[in-house]
Amino acid sequence: MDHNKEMNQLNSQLQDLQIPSPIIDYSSIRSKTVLVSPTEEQFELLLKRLKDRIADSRGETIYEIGIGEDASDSGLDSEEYAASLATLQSLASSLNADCVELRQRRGEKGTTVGQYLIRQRVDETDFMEIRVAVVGNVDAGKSTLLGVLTHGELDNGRGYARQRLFRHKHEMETGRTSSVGNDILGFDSIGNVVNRAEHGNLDWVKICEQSAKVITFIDLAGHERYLKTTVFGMTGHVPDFGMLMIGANAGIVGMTKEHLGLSLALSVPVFVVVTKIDMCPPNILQETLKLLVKILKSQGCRKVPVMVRNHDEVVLSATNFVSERLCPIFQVSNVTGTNLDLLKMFLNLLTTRVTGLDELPAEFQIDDTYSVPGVGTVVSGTCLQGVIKLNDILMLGPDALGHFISIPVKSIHRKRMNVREVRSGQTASFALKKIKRSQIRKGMVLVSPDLNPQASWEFEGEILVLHHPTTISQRYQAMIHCGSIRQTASILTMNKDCLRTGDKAKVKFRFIKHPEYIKKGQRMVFREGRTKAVGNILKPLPHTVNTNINRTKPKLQSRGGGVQNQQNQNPNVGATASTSTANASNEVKANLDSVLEISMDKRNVKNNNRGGKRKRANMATVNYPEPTSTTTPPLPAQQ
Ligand SMILES: Nc1nc2c(ncn2[C@@H]2O[C@H](COP(=O)(O)OP(=O)(O)OP(=O)(O)O)[C@@H](O)[C@H]2O)c(=O)[nH]1
Repeated sequence: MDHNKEMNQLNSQLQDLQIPSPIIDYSSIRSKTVLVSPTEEQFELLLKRLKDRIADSRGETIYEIGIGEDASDSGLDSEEYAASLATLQSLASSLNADCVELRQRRGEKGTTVGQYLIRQRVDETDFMEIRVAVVGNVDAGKSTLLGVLTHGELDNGRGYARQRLFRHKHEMETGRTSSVGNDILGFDSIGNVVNRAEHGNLDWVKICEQSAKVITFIDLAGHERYLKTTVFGMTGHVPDFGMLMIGANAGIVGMTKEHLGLSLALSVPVFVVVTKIDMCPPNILQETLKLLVKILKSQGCRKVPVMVRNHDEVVLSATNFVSERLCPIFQVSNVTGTNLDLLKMFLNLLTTRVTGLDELPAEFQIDDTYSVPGVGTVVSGTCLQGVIKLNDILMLGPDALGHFISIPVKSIHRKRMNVREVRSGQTASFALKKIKRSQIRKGMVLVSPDLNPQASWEFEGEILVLHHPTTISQRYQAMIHCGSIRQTASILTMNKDCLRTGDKAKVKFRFIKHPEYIKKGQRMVFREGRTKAVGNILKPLPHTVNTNINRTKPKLQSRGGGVQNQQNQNPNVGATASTSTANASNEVKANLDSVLEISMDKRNVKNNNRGGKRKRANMATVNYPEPTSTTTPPLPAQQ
């Protein structure tokens, strides 16, 4: 056995024993020419590093040829470049990955450097998952763009493409999006779109089977009337990124700033898509772009806007988009198709922001419940941490008394596809046995018993008031959006007498209906009508009386139970939520400040009476519903 194999074996034995493996010395593979003709030892090291990089970003990485440690001395001549590319391809195929050129550019003295996407081929039941929340004002073209991207057919400018996406009858009638809708766009391991509509319909299972990466668009409502739904989508569906849509003609109007502010408050990196450039006079388009850049650069936003006009700029912006500061801007037409290829390429290169949480005990947030004929009760949501496998026993709760019950996971669907497990950052639906749908509500969680889950009636939070017409004082009540939790809470105490627009304060809240499973560091939005505050949970408050975990008899709150009087609640239930999640408070503050400035801008949105009550989609014929949303935990720090 050669030296390398021995080392590898030793390292894997150490890993089995959970002893950290020795630090690997990569100094021999740092030169820009290492790929030209690597020794066997160098090849093994290159392979190890590439494998780690792919694992770190959940299945893919971008590799640069012709750049060594000394960045000032970059570029290879044509022979060296060809040899390096051959080595890279051989490394990729050893890892069952594809190697696709993204761009090449000239280095010093006619030399070349290049960037390649190395993406692992996955089996049929696996795929990377990226969630993109689609926001923007009414008529910005959100549903149309999603129709065009996912069905591969251009729009006619009169609502043709969006027809496929509307799920509820009244949306068909009014042409407004009122519910949170999901649409998927699959890319294979070489970056081709796999969506193929048959008779206008998409087969999700087929898309997922053929995809190495699936982008899930969370299509959120544009109208102010549906702001509650939009906030729920942004907090509850745990989006990796936000796509802010702006109609070139209309410009930055209505809810555009509100939605941008929401993304900032929740630390969701945003890219902008300006639509309808086919019908916009050049001077109006320039005005829209100028104002957009000004807002993005403003003290409130502190973003770095980047116009994306060609493939090189796509690669540059996608590879740097991990930083929340960068804000790529695309100018597209859904009618002529201009620049849609750039947008698709960008979407193909987005990588998940949730990594490294698979090792933690499982935590799954429920964002919707369904009753599926022949299957029973189904819950959908997002796995925030850990891995959940078929037949795992999880704790479901909290019920009205703060109790959790143990329940087995009988089957798992990802994007309507039967799978055996779901990992952190992925959405899924679970079939649950021996429980009625009415016993489960949005905002509940399914967590590993190792977490010993506790519910809280009260918590301390830090908030920044973005807008309030007068003053907020004790006993003020408003809706808390925190992940998939959506419940009215009242202010018990605060460290100021009263709060006005722009004030920041530490506040003690109490939920009015039932205790919730919350964690330190979670982002939240506190709103009532036009009153808005954003902030984060500082401390779920412990209770003095024990929280019995009822492991046998489900006693969960009835869905039909109306709002109970606060005094009637048992306050002695609930306790400190478990471990905190990483969330830099400075970053929160910076974002709160930025939102303040944006959202204080006066909006001019007319409220109309169109639309109606949201109706539940008829699930009778579907296998499993696709998850809509989940609790918004603080998004993990950028990698
Ligand atoms: N000419 C032109 N028309 C477009 C383009 N994109 C969308 N439209 C049209 O603009 C109208 C509004 O588009 P929608 O997709 O419904 O807008 P939306 O943002 O989803 O609106 P809400 O669902 O109400 O939030 C439709 O009639 C589309 O056909 C475009 O790029 N060019």
